[in-house]
Amino acid sequence: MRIGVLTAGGDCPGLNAVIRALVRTANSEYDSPVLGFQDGWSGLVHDRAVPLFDDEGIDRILLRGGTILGTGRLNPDILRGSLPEIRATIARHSLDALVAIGGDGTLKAARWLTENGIPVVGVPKTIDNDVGGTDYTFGFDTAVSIASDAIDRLHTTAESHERVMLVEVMGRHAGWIALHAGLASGAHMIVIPEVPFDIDYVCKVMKRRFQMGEAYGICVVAEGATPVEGSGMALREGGTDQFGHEVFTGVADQMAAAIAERMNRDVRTTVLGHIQRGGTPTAYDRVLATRFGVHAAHAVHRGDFGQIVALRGECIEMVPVEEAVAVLKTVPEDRYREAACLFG
Ligand SMILES: Nc1ncnc2c1ncn2[C@@H]1O[C@H](COP(=O)(O)OP(=O)(O)OP(=O)(O)O)[C@@H](O)[C@H]1O
Ligand SMILES: O=P(O)(O)OC[C@H]1O[C@](O)(CO)[C@@H](O)[C@@H]1O
Ligand SMILES: [Mg+2]
Repeated sequence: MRIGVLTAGGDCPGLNAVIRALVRTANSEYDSPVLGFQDGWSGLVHDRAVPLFDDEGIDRILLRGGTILGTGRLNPDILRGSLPEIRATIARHSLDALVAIGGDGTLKAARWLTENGIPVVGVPKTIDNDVGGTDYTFGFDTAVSIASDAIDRLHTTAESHERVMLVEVMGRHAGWIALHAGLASGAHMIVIPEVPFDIDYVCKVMKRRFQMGEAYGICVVAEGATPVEGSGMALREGGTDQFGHEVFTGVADQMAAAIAERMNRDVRTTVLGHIQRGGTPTAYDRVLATRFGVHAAHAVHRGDFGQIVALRGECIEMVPVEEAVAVLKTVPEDRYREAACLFG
């Protein structure tokens, strides 16, 4: 079989581990060549292809962050208007299958291609951990470990200066990184997009710490967090970007100003940003990504199209792409309530 592969959406640690495992398994187990497409879906539309071989170069990318293929976003309407070009690329290279590695957006594109008769196997990636059908996506563990390390370091400086520290982490619609990094690093408050925050309640939690004789407070905030309506705080409008995603205007900074005013205390903000997505994947992510790559190669040869490889408990299983994109996997209320027992 001739297999095409691409990575789309934001990059994340572990993408190269999937590519390596896919190429090695396809070449050694099935004698199937693999062709990579550069910079996400646009590489398929504009036919920017690179052959990938099971050589020393591929072997060494296991630890490398980012993606050797490059990634990117493309307006979904433009992508949907490019079906003839995609079909032409597939025909030109006589591809029998496509492996699409990406988040919920990429997998929606994979579902659309499936509906149009193109044989696709999906591999769920994203630091956001918001893809349905799989227990975890790779990239998430690395992002949580980077964010936790950073928050660990903030404890001492916050304490020395008796400050309130806000740490903004990624997570547009899902607060998984905030929840896990906050729990792992003993944050005193966690704010996620799923549960609109009341700024007065955040201040109350922080004030109570100082009243109890504590010297500082740390609050982890997901970038997509929003204030509860009628709470006396509104966020600046950012509109949407060319890819249809909401543009954020810095929720932690805006919260910091409101907290400083209400508490009359020093408040500082740290925005972790793309640091959470860079560098070497953790061992957990390397293993998960590698298993996904091996199983994607097997799935292609079994003809399991229109499905994604997914982690279910300890096993890698096939799940219909439809199920994976049906609902964004957000933090359930009870998981947030669990964390809230430790606020303050
Ligand atoms: N509904 C859709 N239909 C067709 N294509 C889509 C759709 N949604 C997204 N895509 C395509 O998939 C690309 C990647 O999607 P998106 O930017 O949402 O990232 P993602 O795959 O969810 O990864 P991440 O969230 O980790 O950045 C988009 O730029 C677009 O080209
Ligand atoms: O790299 P970009 O395009 O700025 O995207 C940032 C977004 O990508 C993610 O890292 C992954 O979806 C989000 O957490 C974040 O909002
Ligand atoms: Mg996404």
